[in-house]
This record gives sequence, C-alpha cells and structure tokens, in this order.
Amino acid sequence: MDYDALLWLSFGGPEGPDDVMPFLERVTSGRGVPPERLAEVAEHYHHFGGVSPINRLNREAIAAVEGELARQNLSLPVYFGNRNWHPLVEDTVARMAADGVRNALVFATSAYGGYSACRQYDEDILRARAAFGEGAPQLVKLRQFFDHPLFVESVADAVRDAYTQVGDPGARLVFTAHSVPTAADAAAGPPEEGGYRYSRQVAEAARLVAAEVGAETYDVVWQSRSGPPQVPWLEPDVVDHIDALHDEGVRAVVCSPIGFVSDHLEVIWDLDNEAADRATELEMRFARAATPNDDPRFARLVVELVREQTEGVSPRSLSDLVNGGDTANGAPCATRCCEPARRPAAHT
Ligand SMILES: CC1=C(CCC(=O)O)c2cc3nc(cc4[nH]c(cc5[nH]c(cc1n2)c(C)c5CCC(=O)O)c(CCC(=O)O)c4C)C(CCC(=O)O)=C3C
Ligand SMILES: [Fe+2]
Repeated sequence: MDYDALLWLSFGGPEGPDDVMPFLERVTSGRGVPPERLAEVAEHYHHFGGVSPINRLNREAIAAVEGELARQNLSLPVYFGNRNWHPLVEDTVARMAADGVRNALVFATSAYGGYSACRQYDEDILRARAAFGEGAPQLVKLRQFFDHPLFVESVADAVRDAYTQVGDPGARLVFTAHSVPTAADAAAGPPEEGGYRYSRQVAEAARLVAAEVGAETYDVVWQSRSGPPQVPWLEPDVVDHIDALHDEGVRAVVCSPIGFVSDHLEVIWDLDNEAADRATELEMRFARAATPNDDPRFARLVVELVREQTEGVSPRSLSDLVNGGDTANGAPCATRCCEPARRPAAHT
C-alpha cells in the first residue's frame, strides 16, 4: 500500500499560563472530573510556568523519526496534531488535505490498548476527518507496540541507567502507568477476550522489561488518578505504594513510567515531585527512569511500524498478547472494543 504522509497524533499540552484552563476544560469536558481536581492539576502546570513539555518532546521525537526515515531512504512527510491543544489534529488534517495528502499513516503516542490509550485516538481521527468533510485523507493507525523488542530494549536501558543513578543494586523496581477507571479497564478489548486489555498489556510490558534487566522482584502500580473519589480507579497509587514499600523495609526505589512514551507533565510532576518527595521524606533513595522520547531505538520502532504497513515487514513482538489498534479512519479494533466506560454524571 502507498502512503504519502505520517501523522504524529498526541495528547497536547498548554504552552503558557493562559492556555492552562482552556486546555484542562477541553481534556475533561463531559468526563465528570470534579472542579477541585481541575484546580489542583492547574497548579501542577503553573508550577512549570503554565508550559507542559509535551509539545516540545513530541517535536524532538518527530525530528528523530524524520532522521530515521531519511537514513532509510523513505520519503514520508511527518505532520503533528493533538487531541487537546494546538496544533489540533483537526487543523493538521485540514493542512494535510490542502497539501494534497490522500493516504496517511497515523502514529498515536501510546504503546497500549484501552479506551484512553487507543480508542480515544480513533475518536480523534473520526472527529478530524468529519470536521474536514468530503475528501478528507484516509488515516490508517499504526498498531500498539507495548511488547515490541525495541520498546522493551529502550525502557530496559533507561531502567539500567536509573539503577546506576540510585546507586543501590537492591533498589525495588516499580513500574507506573496512568490509572484509569476500573470499569474502563474491564471494558477494554473485544468482549470475547474478557477485557482488561490495558492493564494486561501494561503488566506484560513490565514483565518483559524486568526480565531484560534481570529484576526478580518488581511492582506494577498506577499514577495520576483523576475523577470523583467514589469512582474506583486502578490501584495502588505510586505514592501510597512508596509508603507500603517503606513499611516493608525497602530503602531504595527505581521507578519506570512504562505507561508513557515521553517525560511529559504527568511524569515530571507526579513522579519527579510527588513520588520523589515522599521517598525523600521517608529517607528512601529514588530514581526515575527516562521514557523513550527521542531515543534512536524508538525512532527505529516507529519506522518499523510504518514499514509493516508499506512493505509488509513482519511484526515483531515479544508476547502472545494481542496488538490491536491498527484500524482505518477511526474504526474500533473490534466490535465493541474499548468502549468508554459509562461515567456517572458529574453533578446531579
Ligand atoms: C491512559 C491514559 C494516558 C496514557 C496514554 C496516552 O499517553 O495517551 C494518559 C496520558 C496523558 N494524560 C495527560 C494529561 C491529563 N490527563 C487527564 C485526565 C485523564 N487521563 C486519563 C487516562 C490517560 N491519560 C483518564 C482516564 C483521565 C480522566 C478524564 C478522562 O476520562 O478522560 C487530565 C485532566 C486532569 C486530571 O488529571 O484530572 C490531564 C491534564 C497527558 C498530558 C501531560 C502533559 O500535559 O504534559 C498525557 C500524555
Ligand atoms: Fe482498542
């Protein structure tokens, strides 16, 4: 199949103090996130001058992918569009159409399945194509890659670096990913597979990385919980987990945010501030492993996923779990796959 562009599709983040509230309102509209939580998260952004690093990090990762495409003699222009902040994917798709793009591949910046990590990017594709209307480019999403050898190798190397930094070979290895409502996790994946696609894939990626670095003991925990307190989300939270490890007598922690592909705000606030501060209070050593971002292996991984589509390169994966997500024009991976969990009304 011939493709004439690659669309890099991400979450987006504010680029200045005045962007923060409009951005947060866009992220949470209709999602039942309490106003107190919104105000608290706004403070996290304001702590960094209202600027999330995510757009800059995406531009760096794109530059790495452009370099890798050039090295492999592939000519494929890369476009950048976001769900929640400028450049918005609707505007990017309109620009692609104006440039004559007919058939594009889409790389969504998440390794996993599930509603928030996969299906919501399909919804972005649907929305952007609908906004353009007739003649919108075809948009074919690349697959999930949580168990791709290049992803595992990149994360494992970052974990090794963090062990060097923490200076304690006995440090406990703790993986984190963004928490989601337990109902959303249960509904993720085709019904015949019984759901839990997101949490199972996160657990599998963690297992592969732990095996690669030779860690016998490790934990998978969650971070950045939002939503009203009465709604159950995946637990335990990383900060509570640090308390629990302290009670167990653990003296040092290496934390790998395996649920993310860049060191964006949820990583630098929730881990480098909140989790690291708790560890310091408890006199535990703490080091956070980097995410892939502009690691050359990550760029190679993206180009390999492209070549799976353009040249039939055979997909590499280290586990037997399903790798979904590769669908056209925002279709779900399977019937009733990764439907949003029904959310309680924010206020009645
Ligand atoms: C699974 C998952 C990923 C990983 C997959 C992927 O990477 O796509 C992810 C990534 C991210 N989440 C991010 C930021 C936010 N997420 C929020 C809220 C939520 N996230 C959720 C899930 C996820 N989120 C959910 C279920 C909610 C509740 C509202 C809803 O049901 O939709 C809120 C609202 C405020 C709050 O935290 O309450 C913010 C600000 C940023 C950008 C950081 C930056 O600016 O640098 C990134 C990359
Ligand atoms: Fe899915």
